[in-house]
Amino acid sequence: MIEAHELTKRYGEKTAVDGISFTIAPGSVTGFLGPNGAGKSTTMRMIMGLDRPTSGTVTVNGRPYAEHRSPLSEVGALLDAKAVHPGRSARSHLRTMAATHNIPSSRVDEVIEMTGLAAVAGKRVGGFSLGMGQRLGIASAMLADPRTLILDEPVNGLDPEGVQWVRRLVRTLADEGRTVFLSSHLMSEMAQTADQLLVIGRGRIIAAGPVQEVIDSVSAAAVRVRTPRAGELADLLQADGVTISSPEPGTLDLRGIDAADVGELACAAGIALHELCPRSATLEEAYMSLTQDAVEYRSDLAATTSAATTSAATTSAVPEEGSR
Ligand SMILES: Nc1ncnc2c1ncn2[C@@H]1O[C@H](COP(=O)(O)OP(=O)(O)OP(=O)(O)O)[C@@H](O)[C@H]1O
Repeated sequence: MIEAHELTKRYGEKTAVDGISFTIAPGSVTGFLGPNGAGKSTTMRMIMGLDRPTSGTVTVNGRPYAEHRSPLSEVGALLDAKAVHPGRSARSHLRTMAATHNIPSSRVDEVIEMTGLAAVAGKRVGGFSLGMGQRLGIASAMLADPRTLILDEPVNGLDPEGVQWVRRLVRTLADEGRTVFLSSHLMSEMAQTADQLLVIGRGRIIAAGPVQEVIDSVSAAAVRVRTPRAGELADLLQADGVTISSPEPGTLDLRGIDAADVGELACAAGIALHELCPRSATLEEAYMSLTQDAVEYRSDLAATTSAATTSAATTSAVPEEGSR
């Protein structure tokens, strides 16, 4: 269990984390989301005692990290997969960690097996791919068999098999009753992996709760209909106060009515439907809508587009001039 109360971190003028309070419960996977610079890594570092809060508190299993007698068996973290001496092998890195924390060396072999590193455990970490480094980071986090796991971007650099493995691993760990707190920028991955979400922006909590509840809180469910008589159906539904958009000819997205009522209405009017499908918003759609005011580092698509348009216009002007 991780509990934060009015947790705040300032770096000079910059408030990275702004008085947030939350509880990350055991037995489930909680996804930590937020735009670049939202304060996720800072929060994770404070949980791990690597950064001191400016004010407020954060505890893991009831105590601040530094006050645990055996912190590694309370909480394991993957915060920076590159923080391993490049000249060491994976096995020697894990053995050193085990020796300094009274962990039997048999556990090193266990986590090497568990993370699929057996074939490369004797190789220098400096030569590891990003994905192998991530696996080693996860092996280190799990070495002391902790009750709580904090994983910052665990699937970063992993191949599809590795991504699936992390998904299964965190599910198993949560099902065993552990607390799993992980961040990722991959929304589709988070939607498949997390049970609960904590979404922050500019250091503040924007949304928290079960994944589907967070999605539903921002975007009402829609119904998609395909029919050759879309115009007539739209006229009928509009009269009923339904919100209608048409992503393409012959297709309507409806809000404010459920699929059964659309079917009944169409049937009564003799309008054939080729598709009638209830459609929940995706986590990505909900996330974009939730964080639109909290994005600090926005890509300027409009500027890129107008530059491209200008350059296309200039290019197309050349042959015209030459042809005169
Ligand atoms: N050591 C530091 N000194 C000064 N400012 C910092 C420091 N660490 C983080 N910040 C600032 O605090 C804010 C939060 O940063 P943080 O790294 O926690 O965000 P994040 O949500 O993890 O972002 P990302 O998704 O890009 O990793 C940012 O504006 C960052 O520039």
